[in-house]
Amino acid sequence: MHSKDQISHDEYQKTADWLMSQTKHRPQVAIICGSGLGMLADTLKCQDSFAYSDIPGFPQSTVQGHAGRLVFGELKGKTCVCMQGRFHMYEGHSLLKTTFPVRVFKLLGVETLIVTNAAGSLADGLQPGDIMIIKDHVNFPGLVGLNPLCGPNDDKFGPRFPAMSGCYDKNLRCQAMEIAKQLGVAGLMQEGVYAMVGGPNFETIAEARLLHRLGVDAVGMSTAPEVVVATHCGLRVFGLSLITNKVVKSYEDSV
Ligand SMILES: O=P(O)(O)O[C@H]1O[C@H](CO)[C@@H](O)[C@H]1O
Ligand code: HPA
Repeated sequence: MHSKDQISHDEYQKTADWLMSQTKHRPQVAIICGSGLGMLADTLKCQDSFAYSDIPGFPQSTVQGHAGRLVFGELKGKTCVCMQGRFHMYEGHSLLKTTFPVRVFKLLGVETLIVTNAAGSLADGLQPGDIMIIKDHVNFPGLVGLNPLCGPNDDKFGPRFPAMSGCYDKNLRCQAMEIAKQLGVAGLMQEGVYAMVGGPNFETIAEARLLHRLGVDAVGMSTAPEVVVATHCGLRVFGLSLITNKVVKSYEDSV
């Protein structure tokens, strides 16, 4: 990592202070809306919203389906902040920029991060339209050193060597499944393992087969860096993948 890519604690704090000066909301929960899932933010009550381009220090979204707005408001009695649009490594952002909002959320007093994404299914039981509760992830970029925690550690956020073994909170996963049963939608939901690949191209058939053999249930190009940074700074994490497509695993099925 180049030193020019480093972000000081003061820079995160300045963004958090600016936001707190612009809104009275003090969120307990932050939600990152994945591709095509930004309409969740529109359901917040008593909204204050900010274009990313107006927020000091914030990166800019460049991907279709990611509006580029931070929305504060009330959702079912909880004060929330929603990212309508996230940042991806393949857009050319450094991983620290990609995860910049997560540390800002921590400084705003957020305790729980909900990550959502659009993902391709590798598991036979996961169909387009199903929702996967993320049980764990394989951070492929992270495994080869493309990790937002590379570089000097900021001890004010967390330790040098954070554990990731329980990064998707078990209680929240169980609660989600219970609520899905009560709502009669448990048939659309199951737990699984998400893998992040760098993108922006979709997988070759050989890559899809490799992921499947490794035990990956759904694949996408986001989420893992956000979860790593959130876990490092002590946020509780819950994650959902909306399955948008089946990944082609067979040469017979390819076009
Ligand atoms: O992960 P989100 O942001 O939902 O987006 C997913 O959808 C895009 C591909 O269609 C990729 O960016 C992939 O990561
Ligand atoms: N592969 C990678 N990322 C994705 C996919 C996929 O099939 N679908 C949505 N995001």
